[in-house]
Amino acid sequence: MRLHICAVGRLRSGPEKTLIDDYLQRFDRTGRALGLGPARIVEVEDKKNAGMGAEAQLLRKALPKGAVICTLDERGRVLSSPDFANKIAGWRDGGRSDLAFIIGGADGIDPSLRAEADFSISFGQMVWPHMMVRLMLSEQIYRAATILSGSPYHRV
Ligand SMILES: C[S@@+](CC[C@H](N)C(=O)[O-])C[C@H]1O[C@@H](n2cnc3c(N)ncnc32)[C@H](O)[C@@H]1O
Repeated sequence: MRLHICAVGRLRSGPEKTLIDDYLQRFDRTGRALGLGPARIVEVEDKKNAGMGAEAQLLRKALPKGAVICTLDERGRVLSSPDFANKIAGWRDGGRSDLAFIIGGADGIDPSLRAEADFSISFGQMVWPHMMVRLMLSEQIYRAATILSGSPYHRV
């Protein structure tokens, strides 16, 4: 199952980008034997600054057909890392070939797109900057692969 992190805005070089690339590379290596990956970042940019509705349209166009849609949203479900890993494994075992995570822009994700999602994950009630959410999600995706492969990276 391929993973797509679909985000509003461009993340240029910098420490967050270096870490994200590193976690996603590690995920690709660990996930291969598990039928997971590769993971890629898809960035959309609303150059006319027309708001959430326009961003939602760009995000919809970026989604692979038939993908599981999982939004990142502070109003979503808070999961443990093993629960997140099992959620991913469940979608894979259900025969889904693409999983798309959606991260919104400064105003969040348009309610119409939120309503189309299969699932919504929260990283807590605080609002995080979108680049931090990308970074935390990339790490959790890698952690999920290590949990599913039984590697000792995840310890509680
Ligand atoms: C700066 S936030 C926008 C917050 C916006 N006010 C809202 O109501 O959604 C940018 C994006 O980061 C993600 N995000 C921010 N905080 C989050 C959290 N606690 N859990 C999950 N995703 C979060 C969401 O995808 C959000 O659309």
